[in-house]
Amino acid sequence: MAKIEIKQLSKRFNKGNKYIDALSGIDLKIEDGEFVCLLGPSGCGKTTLLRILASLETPTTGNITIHSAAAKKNPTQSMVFQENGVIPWLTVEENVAFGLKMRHLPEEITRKQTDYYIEKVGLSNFRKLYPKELSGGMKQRVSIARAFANDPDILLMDEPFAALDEQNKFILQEELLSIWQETRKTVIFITHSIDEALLLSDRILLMSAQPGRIMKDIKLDLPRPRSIEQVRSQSEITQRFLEIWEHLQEEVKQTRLI
Ligand SMILES: Nc1ncnc2c1ncn2[C@@H]1O[C@H](COP(=O)(O)OP(=O)(O)OP(=O)(O)O)[C@@H](O)[C@H]1O
Repeated sequence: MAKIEIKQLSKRFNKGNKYIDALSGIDLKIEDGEFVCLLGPSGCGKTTLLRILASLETPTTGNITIHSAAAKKNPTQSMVFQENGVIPWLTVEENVAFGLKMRHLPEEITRKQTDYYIEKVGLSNFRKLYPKELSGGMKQRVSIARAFANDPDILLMDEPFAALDEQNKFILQEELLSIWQETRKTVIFITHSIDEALLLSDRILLMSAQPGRIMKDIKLDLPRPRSIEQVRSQSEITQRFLEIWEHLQEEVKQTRLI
C-alpha cells in the first residue's frame, strides 16, 4: 500500500471575481520511505501541494490519503520551512523538544530524542542559545532536528536550504541525507535546484507551469550514499541533469508568458 495517495487533486484560489488555478489533475502515489523532490517553475503550486499535504490548505477537488499504522500515536506530518521555522523565545533544546512536549510524552523520552537529534545536527554546544544568537544554517539545523525528533510519518520540506550560502547548503544536505538514511522517513522536498534534487531524491516530480501538473515522474536509481562531488562529476548524473533541464526550461519560459 502506498504511503500517500493523491487522486485528481486540484486547487483554485478565489479572489473576488478572479481566480487562480494553482494545481490541476494531480494523481500520485508515494511509497513509504521514498525521498521525493518537487521541482518546477516559480508559481507552479509546489508550496500549495505541500500545504495541502500538511492540512494547512484544503483541495478544491480530489482527495489525499496518508496511510499510517493504526496503533501509532506519532504525528502524521512535520514541516520544515525555508526560514523562520524556529520559535524565537525558545532555546535550541526547547525548540527541538517542542513537538514532543506538546504531545506530553514522558520526560525521559523527550530528553533522549532531543539530545539525539541535537547531537546529530552538531548543535550540542549551542543547546542553551536562542535563535537570535544562531546563524541561518544553525537555525535550519534546529528545524531539521525538531522535525525528525517529532518522529512524524512524513516530512514536508519547503526549500529548507534556499536561504543558505552554498557551502552551508552542501553540509546541511549531507547531514540531512545521513539522518534520512538512518530513519528512512517518507520525505517530500521542494527545491529549485536540479543538483539538490539529484543529490537527495529517489524520485523527482517535474511540475508544469501554472496550473501545476505532474509533467514527468523520474525515478533515480543512483547508488547511495551520494555526495555533491559525485553529482558534480559523474557523467550519468550530468546526463540526468541535462534531461531535467530540457523539460524544465520550457515550463520556466511558459511562466514568463503568464
Ligand atoms: N493563499 C493564496 N491565495 C491566493 N493565491 C495563492 C495563495 N497561495 C498561493 N497562491 C497562488 O497560487 C499559485 C501557486 O503558488 P505556490 O506558492 O504554491 O507556488 P510555488 O511553486 O511554491 O512557487 P515558488 O517556487 O515561487 O515558491 C501562485 O500563483 C500563487 O500566487
